[in-house]
Amino acid sequence: MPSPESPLIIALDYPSLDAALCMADRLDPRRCRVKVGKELFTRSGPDVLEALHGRGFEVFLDLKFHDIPNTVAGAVQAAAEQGVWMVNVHAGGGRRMMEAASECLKRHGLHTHLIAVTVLTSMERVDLAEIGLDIEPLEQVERLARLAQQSGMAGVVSSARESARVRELCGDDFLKVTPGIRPSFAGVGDQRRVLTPADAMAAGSTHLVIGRPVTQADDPMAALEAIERELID
Ligand SMILES: O=c1ccn([C@@H]2O[C@H](COP(=O)(O)O)[C@@H](O)[C@H]2O)c(=O)[nH]1
Repeated sequence: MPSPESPLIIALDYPSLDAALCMADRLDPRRCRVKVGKELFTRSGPDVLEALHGRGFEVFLDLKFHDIPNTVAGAVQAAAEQGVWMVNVHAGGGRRMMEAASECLKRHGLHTHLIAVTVLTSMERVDLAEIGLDIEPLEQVERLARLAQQSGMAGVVSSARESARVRELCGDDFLKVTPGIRPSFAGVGDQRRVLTPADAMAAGSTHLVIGRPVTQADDPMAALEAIERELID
């Protein structure tokens, strides 16, 4: 199956394999990718990857590895050997951790996209201050995006509000994977740095991660189609 041209990645944040596959069976792997995160993977393990690959989906395994370099390199290798399209680490784990993960993939000839999380989209300035960073999220995203690129990452996770600046700093080819996407019809919930799908693309995001606005909608397919229409208009 060819890679979808769509930038959409649907977050399958469900508490069971059955619930996740029920949603996946309503999606079209030619029109979007899917994301498996901590809740689903902790419950279902690698079976979910096999099931989604069997249905033709490219999968972003969003486990945000953050540990010592040797441990993260091994985890990233394990993910890539299971055929995932994308996997991520926390840029906060530092240069040596990211380099170890990137070099491990290269050494084993694995071509999974390896990206790094900068500042979670649920965080704003006040949250950073509480962990000792008295700066705007944008400043920390800039710092970590530069470090991630120097350390061999193919891109970063940030909010779409920072995509234009990340593009200026790191170039067009550097992936800008942005959760915190909120179409006008969806509630913000626990997210803080949000943007609409169209504004995110205009800002330079390369991929849009969308969960609850689709998965918790009364009619998920209608919500997805509304987002697709917004991106075409
Ligand atoms: O900074 C980040 C990193 C990851 N996420 C993940 O993306 C989805 C967003 O889901 P919504 O329901 O659209 O809010 C979710 O799986 C998060 O774990 C993020 O939101 N922010």
